[in-house]
Amino acid sequence: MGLRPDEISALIKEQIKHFDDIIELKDVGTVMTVGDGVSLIHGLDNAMLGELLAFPNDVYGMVMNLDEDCVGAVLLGSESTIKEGDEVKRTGKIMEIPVGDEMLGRVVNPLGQAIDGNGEIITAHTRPIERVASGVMTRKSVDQPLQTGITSIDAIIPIGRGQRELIIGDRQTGKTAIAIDTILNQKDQDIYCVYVAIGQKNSTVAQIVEKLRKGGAMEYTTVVSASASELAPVQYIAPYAGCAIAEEWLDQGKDVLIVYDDLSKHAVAYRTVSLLLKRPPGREAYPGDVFYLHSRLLERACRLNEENGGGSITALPIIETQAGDISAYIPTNVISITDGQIFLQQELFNAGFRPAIDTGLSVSRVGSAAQIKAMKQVSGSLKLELAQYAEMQAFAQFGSDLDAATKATLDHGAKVREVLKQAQYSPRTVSTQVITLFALKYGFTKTLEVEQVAAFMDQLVEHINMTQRDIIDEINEQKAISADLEKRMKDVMSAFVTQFEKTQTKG
Ligand SMILES: Nc1ncnc2c1ncn2[C@@H]1O[C@H](COP(=O)(O)OP(=O)(O)OP(=O)(O)O)[C@@H](O)[C@H]1O
Repeated sequence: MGLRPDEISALIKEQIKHFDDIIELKDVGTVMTVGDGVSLIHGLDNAMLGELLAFPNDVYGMVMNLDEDCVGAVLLGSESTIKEGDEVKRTGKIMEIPVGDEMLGRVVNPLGQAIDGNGEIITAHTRPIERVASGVMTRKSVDQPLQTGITSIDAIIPIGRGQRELIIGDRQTGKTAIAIDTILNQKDQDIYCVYVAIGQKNSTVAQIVEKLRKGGAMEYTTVVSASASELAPVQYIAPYAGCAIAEEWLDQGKDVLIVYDDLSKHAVAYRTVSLLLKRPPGREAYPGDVFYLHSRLLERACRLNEENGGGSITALPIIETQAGDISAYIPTNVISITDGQIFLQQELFNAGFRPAIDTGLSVSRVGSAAQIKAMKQVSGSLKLELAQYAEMQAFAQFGSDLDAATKATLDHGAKVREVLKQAQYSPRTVSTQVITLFALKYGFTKTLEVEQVAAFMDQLVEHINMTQRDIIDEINEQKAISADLEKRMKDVMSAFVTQFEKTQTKG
């Protein structure tokens, strides 16, 4: 960093002049350079990493580099009013964001300011955006399901409260759709949600907020948005700010779901900031600590034990891949940090299999610990059946003469896939999922054509809802299928199959 001699002598003269009040001097610095959202400041010897600095005209900056002779800070506001020689004051605080129930239903920027036009948000508390994740002794294992309302996830890749499950896939494969459906499905579940949009178009965020509002989900949701037009440092702090909002509820013993959409753009924002701060670039020009960037964020998701309030933060980070390459730098990093991933495939999406979840590559390391017993009873063999189907389908393309067993496996596999197809914004209740998977497991779809399966399942669920409420109540209350319930369900279903077939032949 080349300093001009006259500048140095001016600074030294200034220091000598104020020799007596040297302590105060250390809390006020001078802007040496400013540009590209980054400023180098001389004279802030006591500045802390992550500390908020006050620039003139109400612009704030955050300390990111502590060098020998200067401090590097990123600006969280417009740099156009800041010039060389300006005074910069330490605030002694690290960046904080307002938190509390007042944030529900609101759309805010990563600084906690409302951007939904519904007035200022006044909260009783604020929280630092960075916090050390809860320790080992305060945690408990994940054993309570977080229902997404999407059958393929709840049945095959179940998510538990306190888990970190990555949603990964190419662009336009339905990643956001899964996250939004999950938020919509938390209605009346006593779960608060935080949706963090990083580097997205403002119009996309507006559409999502509208969907959430229409679905009644904004009542328990806060949206934190750092759009594509925001400065890189603002995008960089967005997920930490969202997490701080969630942690306030966590400490009150509540269950919270947080979606980071998406962390690829977050990594890019961090890369921009790091390169501007002249940190050495590493692989793909990301700085060396890019792994720590996401691990310290996702580690804040947890399930606390009873002594610590028993709350949880479930995190659904989203990562966008290029041409399905999950072995790229950022995707592998985040895969290694999370407790499983939901992998979305472009081919499946284009073939009309939506949500386009590749059940072979998707896993949940918490697994069936996060499922109710009834779901375990009906979904145990699904993953295997789908794998067998995929394998046999590949073979069946070559031969026309198939034996009966292969034909049956193929037919069943096709029907399983049919049941797992689900439109956007139509989350299914647990009882609906259990009933449909029960019908599949016990072969009530055997006599039907694949094309009839979707209609059959819809009508079956409606029929049970209208005439056999006790079955639904029992699934919801007992959360298991007893021998007696199994018999009753089989009776109802076999009667319904006959009735369904009759209406079909008539039609
Ligand atoms: N289950 C579904 N059924 C039908 N359409 C769907 C389904 N899921 C997503 N879509 C549609 O697919 C498109 C892409 O979805 P979405 O925006 O969620 O994908 P994305 O992967 O998050 O995209 P981006 O790369 O822009 O972030 C949208 O138009 C959405 O309506």
